[in-house]
Amino acid sequence: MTQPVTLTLNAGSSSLKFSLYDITGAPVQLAIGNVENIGRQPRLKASLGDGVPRVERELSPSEASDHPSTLKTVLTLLREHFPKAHAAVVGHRVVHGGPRFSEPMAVTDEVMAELRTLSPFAPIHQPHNLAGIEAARAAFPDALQVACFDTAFHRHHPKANDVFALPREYYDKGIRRYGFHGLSYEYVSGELKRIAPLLHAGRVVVAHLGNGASMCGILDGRSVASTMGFTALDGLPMGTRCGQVDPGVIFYMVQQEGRTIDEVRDIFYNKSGLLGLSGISNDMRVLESAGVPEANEAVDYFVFRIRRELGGLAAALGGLDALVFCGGIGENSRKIRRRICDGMDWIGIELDHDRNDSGAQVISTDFSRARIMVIATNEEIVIARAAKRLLSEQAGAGA
Ligand SMILES: Nc1ncnc2c1ncn2[C@@H]1O[C@H](COP(=O)(O)OP(=O)(O)O)[C@@H](O)[C@H]1O
Ligand SMILES: CC(=O)OP(=O)(O)O
Ligand SMILES: [Mg+2]
Repeated sequence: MTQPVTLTLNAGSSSLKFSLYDITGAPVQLAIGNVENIGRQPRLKASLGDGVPRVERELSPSEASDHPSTLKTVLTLLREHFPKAHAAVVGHRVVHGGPRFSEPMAVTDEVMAELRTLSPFAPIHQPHNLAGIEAARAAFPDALQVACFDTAFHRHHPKANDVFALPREYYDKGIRRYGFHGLSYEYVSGELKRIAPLLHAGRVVVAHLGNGASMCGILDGRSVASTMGFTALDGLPMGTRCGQVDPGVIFYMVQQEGRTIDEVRDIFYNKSGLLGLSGISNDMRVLESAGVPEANEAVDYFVFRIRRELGGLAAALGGLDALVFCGGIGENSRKIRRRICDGMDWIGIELDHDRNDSGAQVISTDFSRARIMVIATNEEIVIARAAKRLLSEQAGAGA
């Protein structure tokens, strides 16, 4: 007998996250894993079901030289451990959905063609997302492929946060403030609704601090404002991305330094942020323990921008009822959380240092006016639920 499953794929710039859910009923996670550092020093981490020891090992260059070979390796591993699984649907994280896609979509040739036109606006994500879809179509020709968009959660935010002050024609051409990390915000907001419905109904700032980093102001579960814009470059400094810069810098690099636009793009996406400022690493763990002024400066700037954006987002929401941390840094670095929160009592948050250090979910004091929380994000389950929903809808339509 076969077991109907959803496979989810979340292809990042240098990583491939995957999961497998049994979808006989509500999705139940069977496996979850990640290949980091594809093409350089690839490393696989995976949990492959109850009673199976967690896998954590280096992959050989041939096993993960690029995204297609990594996907092949992952599929072989999953087939070995779940021989009865039948992928009825594959759900994909797609970073850019442009102006049209505001909810998960079944992938057709026409949808793929439109998504390809958005690749220049998410150059370190979208091509990998789409390559994942192509590879999954080839591997599972009978499965439904579903694209879930990082931009969708923000698509109905207020017009004032959707525009740039450019000539009007650019808005019509799709030059808008899309916002990203929407699958993560959807998950965190949903969890908040489950754990603390009154807070969910209020004014919430979620700080998704990972290799990519952004913050979102959410009112009653709906995105009001976010720090990312037309691309996932804007807002906070990130592992290798610059975050907000004066666009005049681009003119300087092109006109004064004679750089090509491709070189400027490479600097902004791959050589800036924590890596660029420190000259050492894009990894917060390395910078926290480096103990040299350049690393400290990079971390100082990261914290400074988050505090500044927290003030801005609280203003956009008209106050603050909860601040929620998620993402690799937000979930794991108590030092960064402490540096963000200390001295922000004026905005209504007071961190409890013992709770922060102990890994508790609520890390504010009992006297803090706004609550501070840590919620481990889970983009995979958001994708799996959407994939299952679309599969059921298609089955219903076909019945
Ligand atoms: N214990 C930790 N302390 C500080 N930073 C951490 C810790 N664990 C993970 N990180 C940071 O989290 C980042 C990855 O976050 P993640 O959300 O997984 O990234 P991605 O954007 O690739 O999904 C790493 O670059 C690392 O800097
Ligand atoms: C949109 C984005 O920045 O994604 P990630 O954090 O996966 O790089
Ligand atoms: Mg991420």
